[in-house]
Amino acid sequence: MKTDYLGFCTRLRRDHGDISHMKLLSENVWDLMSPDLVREALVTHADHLLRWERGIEVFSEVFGQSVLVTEGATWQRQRRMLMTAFTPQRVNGYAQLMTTAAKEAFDAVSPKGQERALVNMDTLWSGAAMDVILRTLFSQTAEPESLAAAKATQVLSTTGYREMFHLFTLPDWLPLPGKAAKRQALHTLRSLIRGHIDARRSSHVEGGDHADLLGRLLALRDEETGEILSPQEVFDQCMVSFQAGHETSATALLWWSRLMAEHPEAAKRAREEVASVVGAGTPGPEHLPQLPWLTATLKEAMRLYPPVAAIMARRTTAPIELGGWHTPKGAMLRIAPYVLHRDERNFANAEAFLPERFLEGASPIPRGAFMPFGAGPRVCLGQHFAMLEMTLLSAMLLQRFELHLPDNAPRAEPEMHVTLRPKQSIQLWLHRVPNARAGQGAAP
Ligand code: HEM
Repeated sequence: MKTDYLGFCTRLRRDHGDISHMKLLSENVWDLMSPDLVREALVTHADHLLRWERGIEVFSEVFGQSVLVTEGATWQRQRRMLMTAFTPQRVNGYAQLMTTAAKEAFDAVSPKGQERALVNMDTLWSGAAMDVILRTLFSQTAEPESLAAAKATQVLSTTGYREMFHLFTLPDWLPLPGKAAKRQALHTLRSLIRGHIDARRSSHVEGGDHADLLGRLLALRDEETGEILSPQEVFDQCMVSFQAGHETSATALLWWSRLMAEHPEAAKRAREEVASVVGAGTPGPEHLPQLPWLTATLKEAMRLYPPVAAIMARRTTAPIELGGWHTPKGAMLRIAPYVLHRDERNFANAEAFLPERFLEGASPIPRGAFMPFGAGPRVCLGQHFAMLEMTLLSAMLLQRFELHLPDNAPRAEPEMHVTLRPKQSIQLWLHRVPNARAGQGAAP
């Protein structure tokens, strides 16, 4: 099951239908495979669910007591406070930081005068997404440690996924395979985040003086109680924004770029759309509503390869009815967006890359069938951030480059980590778009 979890879930739906029950040791597990059942659980019965505690144990090692991990009154307070930093309006204010990061990343792809370069897209996107999150969190550019931080993120994604299948986490000090790498990865990320917060606190311009996310976090006041976030909470929320905020977007953009290289017609249409709306200038939030095809290609990439593909698991705190089935208190519910996204009943020709299904006027998508950002009260806090970032970065890449698969490129096979990554790294030829002013640094 662990080695091919997605295959396991897909077979489960095929052989046992939309809801299935199994006993795993002492666990009472229910797998929910239809949009209605998933919404019934995550939306209707949200008050009777907690996040699955094993997932939380694994996540809390990295994310501390942040909004991703907490429950009950603490979660409500953190979510209420943080939402004000992630409204569409607030997020739009980060657009320029995002495009500056992207411009630097893309300018470094191929030396001036060189018409094409073979690029490791994993490195390009994780570097760019990390730079975006460092600028939006701390107003800092990618730094010497950023390569180490990108590696640390991937180590934690791999070990985190592995540990979820264990009954408990063995202490990290044990001399076991992978433990030293995990210790080092945690140390790298914590030092990076701690360094930025300490620097801000000692700069005597805490809080609202900075337009970045850390400035917002330090300035947040609970409207109901007037409380601020504690220093530990600020640290934990920075860790979660940093980790959840760059690995997921980088993974989505990685799959998107591979699909664009496989589907040159779709890429051409997206490039033409960007050219007609943005010209050679820098895209901004005001352009997003005018880029429906580009947006559709991004959504279609997240449909086929949702970064959070499975193991969205919950524990019931009371007996609940799901699709007429009685699930007892203490049951474990499992949801796999990957399976919903590839179900022919939800998406005709589900295995094919067809961005037009997300255009206005296309046949309606069943409610809840497309859920890359989750659903219910614990829906992704960063979804506006992610959509803005991905649209701006993808538009800027298309302004500058055509994407081509190398001859004999291996098939892109998904592999579960905490996010859904390709088994083998994705290399693409990036060819400079002829006369692309944006690509030659002339854009603002
Ligand atoms: C393509 C990019 C992204 C995807 C696909 C994604 C996906 C998700 C999903 C599926 C969940 C819900 C998990 C569950 O219900 O168990 C989630 C939660 C969350 N995401 Fe994202 N995310 C993305 C980007 C971001 C960004 C950019 C940030 C912040 C800067 C962020 C911050 C969070 C936080 C804080 C939560 C926890 C919310 C809560 O429990 O109240 N995410 N994300």
